[in-house]
Amino acid sequence: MEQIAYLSLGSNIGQREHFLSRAIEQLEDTKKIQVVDFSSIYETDPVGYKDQSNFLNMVIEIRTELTPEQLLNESLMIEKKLGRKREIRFGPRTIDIDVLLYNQELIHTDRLIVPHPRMHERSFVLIPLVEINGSLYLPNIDVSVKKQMEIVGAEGVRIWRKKQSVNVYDLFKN
Ligand SMILES: Nc1ncnc2c1ncn2[C@@H]1O[C@H](COP(=O)(O)OP(=O)(O)OP(=O)(O)O)[C@@H](O)[C@H]1O
Ligand SMILES: Nc1nc2c(c(=O)[nH]1)N=C(CO)CN2
Repeated sequence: MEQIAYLSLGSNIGQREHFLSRAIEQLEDTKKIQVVDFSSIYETDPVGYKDQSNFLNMVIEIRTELTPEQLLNESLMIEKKLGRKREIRFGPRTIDIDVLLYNQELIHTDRLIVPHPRMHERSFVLIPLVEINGSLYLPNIDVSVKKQMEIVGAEGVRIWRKKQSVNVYDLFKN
């Protein structure tokens, strides 16, 4: 059966847009994943570990027949393919793919927590997520993403490339 999930993408090393578009391509090439919607791209100040370059962040909506754990595995594999090295926690990365939401499920295993446990504190996640679907609900904290975005605010998040077409790859054209 098809499920709906939301993924956050982030990059702050090298050709940041290239890594976002490659990650989307790789996700679309994965059997049982279809990208069905996406946000604009935002440039965002680093959160957590501050001594690093600005990020580009965006959120995508997918339909998938993968289980949450399989989706995490695919995401980790794509991160690896795109040269992600795990060095500093919250530190620089070519590409980071986080599972934000999987339907309205609450998941808590050794390897996977969904909704993502820090997403509700992060403007760089909430703003693009609201752009796709403001009526989404965060079942872990009992609030809509729109309400939560209003609480957290928009500091450090600036539009970089505005979504202007239904083709995700148009975002990456000059
Ligand atoms: N919802 C989730 N999405 C992605 N990874 C998760 C999630 N919940 C738990 N994890 C685990 O977190 C591990 C480390 O993830 P990662 O290195 O991307 O963290 P990070 O990007 O530095 O920090 P953050 O998770 O705050 O973005 C992953 O290997 C995965 O097992
Ligand atoms: N602006 C921004 N800051 C971050 C990001 C990110 O994607 N964007 N990811 C992190 C991962 O732990 C830590 N800090």
